[in-house]
Amino acid sequence: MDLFNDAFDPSFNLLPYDGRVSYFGHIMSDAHADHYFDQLHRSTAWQHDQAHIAGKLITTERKVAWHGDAAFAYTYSGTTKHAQPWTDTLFELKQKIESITKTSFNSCLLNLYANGQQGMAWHSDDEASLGHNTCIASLSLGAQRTFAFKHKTTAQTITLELAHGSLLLMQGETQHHWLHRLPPRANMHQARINLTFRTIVNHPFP
Ligand SMILES: O=C(O)CCC(=O)C(=O)O
Ligand SMILES: [Fe+2]
Repeated sequence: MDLFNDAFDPSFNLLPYDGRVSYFGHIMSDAHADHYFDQLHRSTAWQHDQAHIAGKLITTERKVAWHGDAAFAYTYSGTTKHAQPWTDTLFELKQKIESITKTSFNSCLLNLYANGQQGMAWHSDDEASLGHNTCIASLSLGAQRTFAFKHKTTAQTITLELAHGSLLLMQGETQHHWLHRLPPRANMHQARINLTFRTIVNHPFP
């Protein structure tokens, strides 16, 4: 029996149409989530992200790291990143999430939001390197934050809270029809770490 997983039904689709999003709730105890947060906070080689927005190269406040099976080159927002190898902690989390979602992943983008002023603007993870109808598993650690989806044509919006140690799965046509974002949160002084496990297709091996 899984003691942490009984409050949410992952077979429930949070999106009313054009995609599939499942919230698994907590997939680990708070003590384990604290341990993973501290470990990743301390030992990740965090760097500010860069993106080309409206023709300008900007540096984001949030910090990122990218790990994967091989030194993938991954391009988004006009900048190219090279994946670092899996660490023991990330590999352990990858295996746990693969067994829960019954899906395999070959890379992980880590985001560190130092406080509630930092977030992520509306976007879809629809780069060609992720292929068609990609599946993305998103693990949240640290501060609880709101997450939102907005349909690209109807503008319908769906929001939910992402708890410490919880898992969200986005699959099917989600990235083609819906945007998502992490809005800023007032009076939030704690940090949050998010891990998105992804599958890069047709990657050139070095
Ligand atoms: O921080 C999050 O929950 C979402 C991050 C995200 O959307 C992304 O990395 O593409
Ligand atoms: Fe995203």
